[in-house]
Amino acid sequence: MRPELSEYTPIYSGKVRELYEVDDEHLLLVASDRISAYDYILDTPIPDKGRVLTAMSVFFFDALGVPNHLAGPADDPRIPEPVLGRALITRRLDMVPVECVARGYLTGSGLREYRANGEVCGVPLPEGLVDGSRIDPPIFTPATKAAVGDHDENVSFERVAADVGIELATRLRELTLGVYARGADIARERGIILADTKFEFGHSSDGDLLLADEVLTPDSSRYWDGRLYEPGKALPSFDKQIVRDWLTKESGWSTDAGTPPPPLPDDVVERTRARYIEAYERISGLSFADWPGAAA
Ligand SMILES: C[C@H](c1ccccc1)n1cc(-c2ncnc(N)c2C#N)cn1
Repeated sequence: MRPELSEYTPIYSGKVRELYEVDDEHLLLVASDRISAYDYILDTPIPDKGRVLTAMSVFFFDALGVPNHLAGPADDPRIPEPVLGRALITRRLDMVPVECVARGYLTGSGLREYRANGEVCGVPLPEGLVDGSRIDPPIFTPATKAAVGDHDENVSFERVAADVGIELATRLRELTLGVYARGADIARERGIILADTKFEFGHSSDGDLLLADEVLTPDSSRYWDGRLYEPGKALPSFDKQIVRDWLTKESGWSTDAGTPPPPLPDDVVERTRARYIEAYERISGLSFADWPGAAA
């Protein structure tokens, strides 16, 4: 008999995820079916998005072989029925207050910084780069965690070292770049580009530094279709472009409307659901049909 979710104490509610306390040593990390676009949480959920992204995290935690915060399997008996398949039992860590970002391609906030001063997080880059240019070797571009609703602030390695010490900052950079490289290799072998990603780390009660949070999901990373890749062309997000295109090209809404986006039509929802499942099945080589929990 699985426990009720109400037996656990909610301790954090994010845009698309929640965190609960299971006991002194364990947390329940829950991924919802909510989707965000243009800094809005859309009214329309994407069925099974939470389960797919949870499955991707578990695949990568297993594939990467890096010590991490997972404390049980996807069907752990401590996971309540309503969130089975989109929730994980984790060890409670002392989180390091740094968003550990790795970039193998120049876009987003990194591109804006580069265009302003030729570098990203204090790392100088070659001249002449454009949106989507490869950054080789990939770079560590940390950020400070923003308050809910704000954007994280890109900071330099030196700032991280000042905040957490040079030894831990160096370890965070090594781990971030190493895990990104491994994840990017796995994705590339399946025709998918992992342009950038964000990791979070924390210390266990034994003092071990562990990989935490979600790992290499489309919510914590930019995934592009390798078949469409061309530097200099605005690169569609593998998972969110269907929603973005419908919102900005068909719905009548616009990003400067000052109003929340409209609900999504069924076909956009279903095509987006299919994209998440396609990303998981292509990258993992596994069938989503075998993943725990009830199909939404
Ligand atoms: C922002 C992020 C979050 C993730 C998922 C849902 C809501 C928030 N978060 C993760 C922790 C955290 N704290 C202690 N131990 C841990 N193992 C973790 C993790 N992961 C704190 N915040």
